[in-house]
Amino acid sequence: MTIYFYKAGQPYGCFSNFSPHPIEMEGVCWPTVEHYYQAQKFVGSKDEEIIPLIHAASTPEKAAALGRSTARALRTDWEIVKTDIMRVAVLKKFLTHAQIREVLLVTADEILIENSPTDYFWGCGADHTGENHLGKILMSVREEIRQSLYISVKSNT
Ligand SMILES: Nc1c(N[C@@H]2O[C@H](COP(=O)(O)O)[C@@H](O)[C@H]2O)[nH]c(=O)[nH]c1=O
Repeated sequence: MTIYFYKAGQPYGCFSNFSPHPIEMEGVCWPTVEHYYQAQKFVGSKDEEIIPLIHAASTPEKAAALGRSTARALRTDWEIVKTDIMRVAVLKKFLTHAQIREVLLVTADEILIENSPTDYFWGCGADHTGENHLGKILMSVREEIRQSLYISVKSNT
């Protein structure tokens, strides 16, 4: 059974980057993965001063709106680095929060799809032809955590 998720308040909402699960990255605590991801767009760009505003945004929606502002200059390597940045942040989220780690592990080998009606990169888009990179990251993070648990159980036996 394929598992679809999208909004944080809907089923499997903990898979959304908008879910209220803080992550600490290089000593800084970010309220959601979305806050962190949106801020990374501006690291090293001439519009870097927006980063504290994104960090302080009261909701992930506000953080995303700031990060999506077309008036600002994104870092030049953004398209190259964005998938790796997202994976590191999503992995951190599931390593930090045991309860949602369980939710992820219990999905076993089910396919996970971000059911975004608009996003054909991170999600599947309205017609389900999108690349679903967020779902792919979640499945790869699930596998990485599973492997590391297997290794730690084995080394204790
Ligand atoms: N979950 C979710 C969204 N999806 C998220 O939006 C992010 C992509 O942002 P960008 O690269 O700026 O287009 C990424 O984290 C993706 O998972 N978008 C929303 O407006 N609302 C939402 O509830």
